[in-house]
Amino acid sequence: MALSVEKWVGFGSAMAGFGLLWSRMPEHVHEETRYIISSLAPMVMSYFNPYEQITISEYGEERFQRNKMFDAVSTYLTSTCLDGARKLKAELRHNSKDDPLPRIIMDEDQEVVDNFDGARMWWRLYPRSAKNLGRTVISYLPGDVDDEPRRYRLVFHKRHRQLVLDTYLPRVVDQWRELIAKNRQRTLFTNYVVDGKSNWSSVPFNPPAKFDMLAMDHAKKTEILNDLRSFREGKENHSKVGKAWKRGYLLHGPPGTGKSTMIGAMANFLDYDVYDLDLTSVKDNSELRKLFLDTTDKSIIVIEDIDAIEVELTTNRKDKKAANEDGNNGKHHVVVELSNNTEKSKVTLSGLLGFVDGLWSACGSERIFVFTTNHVDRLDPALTRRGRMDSHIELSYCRFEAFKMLAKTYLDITEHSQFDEIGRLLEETNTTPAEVAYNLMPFGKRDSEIDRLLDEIDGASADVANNLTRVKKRDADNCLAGLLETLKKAKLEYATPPMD
Ligand SMILES: Nc1ncnc2c1ncn2[C@@H]1O[C@H](COP(=O)(O)OP(=O)(O)OP(=O)(O)O)[C@@H](O)[C@H]1O
Ligand SMILES: [Mg+2]
Repeated sequence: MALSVEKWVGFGSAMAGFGLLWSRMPEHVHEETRYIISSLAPMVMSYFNPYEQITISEYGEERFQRNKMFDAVSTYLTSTCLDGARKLKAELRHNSKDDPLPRIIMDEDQEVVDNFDGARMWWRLYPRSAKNLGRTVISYLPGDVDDEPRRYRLVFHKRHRQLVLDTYLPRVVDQWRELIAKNRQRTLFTNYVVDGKSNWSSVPFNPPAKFDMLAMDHAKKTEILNDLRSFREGKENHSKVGKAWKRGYLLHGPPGTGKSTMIGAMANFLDYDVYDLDLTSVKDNSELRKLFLDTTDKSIIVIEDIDAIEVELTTNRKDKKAANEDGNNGKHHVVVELSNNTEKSKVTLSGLLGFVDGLWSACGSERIFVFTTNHVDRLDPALTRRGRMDSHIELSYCRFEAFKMLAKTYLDITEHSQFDEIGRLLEETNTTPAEVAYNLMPFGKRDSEIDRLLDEIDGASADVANNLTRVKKRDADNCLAGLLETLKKAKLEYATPPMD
């Protein structure tokens, strides 16, 4: 049967070709005859060919954005109609620990049949193919510029047209949505370049950080959590005031104060995916837009260490000034150097601003932008002004309150005889939470001892419990002694002026 569908579809194309040829018949065929025959061709074709088809391409008509219907069909076919398929592909997911079985999917050029409500549907996946050879096409697709993307073709009898449009395809989409909701895996995306084009690649993302582990001022933390909560529930508020549903956070502070950790905590709290954008791999503004359009709703788009990029920007502003003096109107303002150092990126500050709050940023919704920096004073005010970066969050050195949170997280203690002295030294030095956290990690010592104790658990469990408490206390004593040592050294360095 599959073969006969192929034949019918082929026959339809042949008839269409025939109609076209006929319409180009030489002059001596009467014009009226030509007209009648070419307009009859589709009717004849439809009379002989009882099948209709729908093509679902991997990318949308504009070739900017992925066609979600393609993903819906992939998921639907994988879960529903692989039984009759002979050519399959196997993939092992990244989180193969949780899901050790390979995922079996339909291979290209494979046809499968789905029976739905008494109707037969023939599906086939066509591979990417070359087309438009000989003319220049600007492509936003990965791969060759002249490629036609992969596509599914659905063939069905024409009497089932309404069933397909009203019931079958909506069901394919519903089933896809249900599966996505059930198997949702948070994802971390990062951009990479292949064949000179930027794309996102992804890995499953389960950041360990949670807000309650984050050592910082309690009131500030509560404020951030409330802000995120009201953003998540703010769909109506945003549309009421005509604002795109997005928010910008600027996280600033010295290295090791928890900026990246906070991004992980935000992703956990909101259950959003994270897009970690490496600007040094983006060729120009149009690639930046393309990357942006490929991001999904409910996501956090991160540009880390934006000051490192801004150093170039500052240089460029100087260049621009010098160029103005040279009379070339400062038109060249390249901001970042591509990581391969062979080519300059042409992403500009205005491109970046358009990405954050220009017209393009209004495409999609529920997106959070996070920029991090160690040097907030070096950033261009245009980038950081309120409205673009709605909230500026400073993460700073570890003081006593933050230390107590870390001691609770790492050592499970809320008090200790050393606390007072540690608190005093933390006020007198600028020690980062990362340094404190490092000192509070008992490392392998505790683990091996605990393993040994657990081996004994069958013998004398009450003793084991006591021993575990003892080990924990010993760890706390050791770790706090180590931290005191570090803080004392830091205080000495802090008090000693640097030598010339
Ligand atoms: N405020 C904090 N609360 C809890 N842990 C922290 C905090 N700050 C840092 N840490 C610990 O220190 C490590 C390094 O922190 P993180 O990478 O978040 O710092 P950062 O501010 O992003 O630094 P950089 O500016 O160098 O990127 C983290 O893995 C975490 O264990
Ligand atoms: Mg960081």
